[in-house]
Amino acid sequence: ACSQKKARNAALHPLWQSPLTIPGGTRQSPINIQWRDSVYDPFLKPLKISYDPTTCLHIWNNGYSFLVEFDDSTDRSIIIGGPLENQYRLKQFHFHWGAINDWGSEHTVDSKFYPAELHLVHWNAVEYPSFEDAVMEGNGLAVIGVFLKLGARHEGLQTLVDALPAVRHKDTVIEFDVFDPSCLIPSCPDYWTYAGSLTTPPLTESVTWIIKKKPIEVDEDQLEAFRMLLFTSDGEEEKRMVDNFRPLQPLMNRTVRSSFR
Ligand SMILES: Cc1ccn(O)c(=O)c1
Ligand SMILES: [Zn+2]
Repeated sequence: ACSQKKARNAALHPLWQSPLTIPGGTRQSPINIQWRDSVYDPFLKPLKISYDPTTCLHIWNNGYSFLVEFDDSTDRSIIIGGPLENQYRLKQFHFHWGAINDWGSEHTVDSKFYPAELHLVHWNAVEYPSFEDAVMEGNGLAVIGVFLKLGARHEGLQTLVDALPAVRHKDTVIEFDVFDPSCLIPSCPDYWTYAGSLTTPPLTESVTWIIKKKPIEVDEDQLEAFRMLLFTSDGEEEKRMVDNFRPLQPLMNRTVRSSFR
């Protein structure tokens, strides 16, 4: 069995070879969201999102996903309200996806995977001097998760998809200087929220997750565009960037709250 685990482990992207869990972790992500076990919290506020499209900087293939990064030196792109005590600044967004449409998301709903999941990463610039500091604090980060499902072509996403061939290899960057990521967030206000962690190293337990109930629709060509990216650098043997999601983690002593009945 242990040799099987070693073999399975070797098949994982280097990022996910052991240790898959961190010792002593009590609030790890992602998790399965069991709809019927989530608890409606009438005190949860609506989430307020205000992004300035000109804070968009570039797209970067970091060898695990592609990040769209923002100028986070001021409070021009922020979220506030929802489960949050204060406002959080947008730093970057990225996606997780599968090799095929049957899986790819990090979170699941009633054990159902979506083909992909968007993460908009924000940090608490009210209490901490930098993103790197906030990553180490229990209330340091707030990540909005949006599920992607197969359906109609998403026009807002297409401008991003058109730029992906330029960042096919790890450590390539392309300027991307006007984009409003709120076009990727469903207008339905409903969300679940729980206390969790980063899903890539350092896996720190610093994330207030805000998972939108409604998915956005993208079409097959747009998902295929994600799958033609590479984990590998130019000149290395090509490895397609697919299945870049972390396995589900135990809920342990946590309750998922919903903003809706
Ligand atoms: C900060 C960070 C890093 C990786 N991932 O997947 C996240 O969702 C957030
Ligand atoms: Zn993520």
